[in-house]
Amino acid sequence: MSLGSNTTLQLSGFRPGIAETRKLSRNPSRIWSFNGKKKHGKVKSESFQLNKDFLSRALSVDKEVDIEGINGGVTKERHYDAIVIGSGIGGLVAATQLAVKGARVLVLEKYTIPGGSSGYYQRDGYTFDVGSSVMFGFSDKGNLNLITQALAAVGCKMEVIPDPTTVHFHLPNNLSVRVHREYSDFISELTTKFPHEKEGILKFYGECWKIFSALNSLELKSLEEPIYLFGQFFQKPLECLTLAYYLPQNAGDIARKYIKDPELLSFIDAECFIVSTVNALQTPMINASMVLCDRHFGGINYPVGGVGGIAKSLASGLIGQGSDILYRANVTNIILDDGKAVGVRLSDKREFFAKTIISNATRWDTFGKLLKGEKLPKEEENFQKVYVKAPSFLSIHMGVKAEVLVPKTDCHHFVLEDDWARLEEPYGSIFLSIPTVLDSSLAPAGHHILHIFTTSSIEDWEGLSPKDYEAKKELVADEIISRLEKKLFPGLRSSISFMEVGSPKTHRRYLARDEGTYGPMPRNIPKGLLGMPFNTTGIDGLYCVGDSCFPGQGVIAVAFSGVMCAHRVAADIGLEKNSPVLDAALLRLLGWLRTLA
Ligand SMILES: NC(=O)c1ccc[n+]([C@@H]2O[C@H](COP(=O)([O-])OP(=O)(O)OC[C@H]3O[C@@H](n4cnc5c(N)ncnc54)[C@H](O)[C@@H]3O)[C@@H](O)[C@H]2O)c1
Ligand SMILES: CC(C)=CCC/C(C)=C/C=C/C(C)=C/C=C/C(C)=C/C=C/C=C(C)/C=C/C=C(C)/C=C/C=C(\C)CCC=C(C)C
Repeated sequence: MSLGSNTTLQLSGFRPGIAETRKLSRNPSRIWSFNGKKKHGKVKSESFQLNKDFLSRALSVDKEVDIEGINGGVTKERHYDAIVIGSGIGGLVAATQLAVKGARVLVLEKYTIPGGSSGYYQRDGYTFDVGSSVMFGFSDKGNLNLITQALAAVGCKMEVIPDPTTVHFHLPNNLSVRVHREYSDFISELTTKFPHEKEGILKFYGECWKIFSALNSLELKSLEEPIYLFGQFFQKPLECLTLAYYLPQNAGDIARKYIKDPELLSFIDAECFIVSTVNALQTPMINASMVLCDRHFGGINYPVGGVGGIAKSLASGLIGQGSDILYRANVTNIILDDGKAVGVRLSDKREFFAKTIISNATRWDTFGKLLKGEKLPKEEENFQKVYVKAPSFLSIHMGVKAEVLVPKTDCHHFVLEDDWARLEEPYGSIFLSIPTVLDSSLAPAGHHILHIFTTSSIEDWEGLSPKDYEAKKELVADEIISRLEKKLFPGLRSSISFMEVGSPKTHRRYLARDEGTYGPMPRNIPKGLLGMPFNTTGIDGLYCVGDSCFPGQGVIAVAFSGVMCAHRVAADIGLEKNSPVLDAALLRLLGWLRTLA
């Protein structure tokens, strides 16, 4: 069995190849709502239920679109302002932000539902998050709540449940640290464990807050758009200079300025590893500050009904704005005309054309697969010199009897039992989310969901016969269950009522990510975020969005990449102010800065 195989979603009315226009259901939803959206010039005020029917609605395209062409397999030219390849959170945020600026967008998604790694699937009464389940940027405070803002832009708001503990660390030498929602509670717990380092702890996390406050004071848009960037420098010079100063720095170096205790430094490595899959010395300080502070500022909030609701809401909001999303649309080629990206071809040979093409596939997939045969642009060569594909994951989605958890069990755990040196090794550490601690509706009564994952590389899983592959999944899962039984949940094995194991091959297959990679990670010690490419590419008309763009992995990070991408594209197609002269100068400067990384 594997994650995502034979999906149990009942796609009522989902019949690719058959065009149908359905009436929107008028039942207001408890969780998702959508109000007063402009659809092709006419303002409609409507609330509709976002249920399984929305998938069929996604295919029931507007009259103005050539339905035959979209659903009937007829190849015809048509023009959108932008085509977005992939409906991960990065792609959906770029698409919706563009749509609300007045652009006509077409999202093409290979799978049957939106969300990519932030999607969901259902089995035996359980609703599982495919991947991400720790939601940063999902509060109602400040400027950095990008998930909340992305939803609000298309008239959606989700009910969320505050998580009192971001993560409970279970570390070598029985070091147990809970990251409480309240910053003072977290600091007091950490300083109780390391009293001799109280001053260093306050200084390190204090420096993170300085960066977070600078970030939180800015209006976030494309750092590749000079009118905005210079405007921010003019309005908030200190904050922008603070960010420019930290842009090339890493968290581990700053931690070492204040902290000497090797165990505490290892703890900070673990803090960084869970969000960057590398240690603190390789984690950009801006990214570390973002997550180490947002968890206390806005707090971690879990969406009622599961993470999949975010993508579903964005996809629906997109349609409400008069744009389109097409599922089971596997893009195999980006079409170039005289070196400019002008369209895409699908595996079923349909072609779509637009003024701009935005790829939410990873940069490795975009340049290695969708542009096969083209010479790799210099910028991409540089990117691949500085970054490699992070390993993938072995993931276990499990349903268990509720009694196996002690009362007040935290939602997220990170387990590294005996040896700090194993932190970054495959299968070395275990991530565990129990979203039913926050939202019991995700599992049948009397049960919990355990989503367990650990890093694993695709090489480990290649060349096996189907029988050996299944046996290996069972063996690795069995070992992880034994470790969790020993460390956290005695009796876990006998409490299991449902289990599915996904390997890196599963991630590659269902998320369409090269080698199932979790995202880019620096090959060596990076210069902070300096080497990370933004959204423009060496190919005219082609943009990238998602976790292989600045600022990297993470749902909130890809949401920011979507906001930046939409702004840059909108400027390029005349929906936002632009200055071609300043553009050329800034893009050259940024390109040069990246070569310093
Ligand atoms: N276990 C986890 O928690 C986990 C695992 C992986 C990634 N993540 C996180 O997920 C986020 C990634 O978000 P993202 O927006 O970059 O992308 P994504 O990988 O979530 O989504 C990309 C989408 O593009 C689609 N796609 C790719 N190639 C396509 C093609 N050729 N044609 C049509 N569709 C195609 C995929 O099916 C997928 O739906 C990051 O936050 C990352 O850190 C989390
Ligand atoms: C341009 C130049 C040169 C200069 C200029 C200066 C300036 C102005 C600058 C600015 C900058 C900015 C704005 C920046 C921004 C940034 C950001 C927003 C960032 C963000 C980030 C984020 C992140 C990284 C996130 C992440 C997260 C993650 C990854 C998560 C994950 C999670 C998980 C995995 C889970 C865990 C679990 C358990 C434990 C169970």
